[in-house]
Amino acid sequence: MMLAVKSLCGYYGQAQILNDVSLDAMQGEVVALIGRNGAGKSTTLKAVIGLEARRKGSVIFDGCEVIGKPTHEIVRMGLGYVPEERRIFSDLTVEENLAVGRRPPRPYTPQWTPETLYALFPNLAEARKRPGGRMSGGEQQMLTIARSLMGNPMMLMLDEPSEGLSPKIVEQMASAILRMKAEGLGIVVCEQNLHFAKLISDRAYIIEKGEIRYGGTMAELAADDEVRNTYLAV
Ligand SMILES: Nc1ncnc2c1ncn2[C@@H]1O[C@H](COP(=O)(O)OP(=O)(O)OP(=O)(O)O)[C@@H](O)[C@H]1O
Repeated sequence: MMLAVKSLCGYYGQAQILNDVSLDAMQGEVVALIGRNGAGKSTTLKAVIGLEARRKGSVIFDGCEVIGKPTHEIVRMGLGYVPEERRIFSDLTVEENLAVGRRPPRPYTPQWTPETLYALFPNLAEARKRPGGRMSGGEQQMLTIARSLMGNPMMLMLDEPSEGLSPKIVEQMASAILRMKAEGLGIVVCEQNLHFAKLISDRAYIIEKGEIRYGGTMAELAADDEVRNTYLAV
């Protein structure tokens, strides 16, 4: 396992938000963390990467316990994180935004260059001289992901990459994620959108009220009406 989360608890102040969350992900697999608004998806990713939520439990990444490490160190070890809000530099051009994310390659890990990223996200190729702030929301989301890939991560955590995107851009995002996986990248993705999760994921966990209620393959989840109706019906 590339990432193994065991009995992770997360707190905001006195409030316990995550209760014994356990999940894992391998290299080259896409794992979805699915749940309704407020279920604890974002908090789980933040607790894994060491942002905001106070946490307890175990997070083993690439064989090392990272629960006590600061975020920048975990990212440097090769765990990339793309938050829900798009964090681009709006005054920098697309290619300058990519340059900011560049880190040396690591062994046994997919390596990315601006050219391979432009092939992954053709919209960015057309806009490489444009300031990030003048891109559409979907393009900014792509740029955020591409900039993380410039760090040549071993694994990437994406917080709701399909949120607020038009159907056409959602399709492009799904195919980019599948190509990232084909390169051997492991991906953990938070989603409320079951349709999008189905397009990209091998396995899924369902989280509700800060607890993991289900784990299985995407095919098992698709066949399980009861679980879907209990946890995911709107
Ligand atoms: N900074 C914070 N301080 C206090 N409580 C918070 C904070 N951020 C989130 N929460 C609470 O933690 C719970 C889980 O929120 P979280 O953002 O992880 O949910 P989510 O499943 O990612 O949903 P969303 O899709 O809305 O982001 C919610 O009840 C939320 O109100």
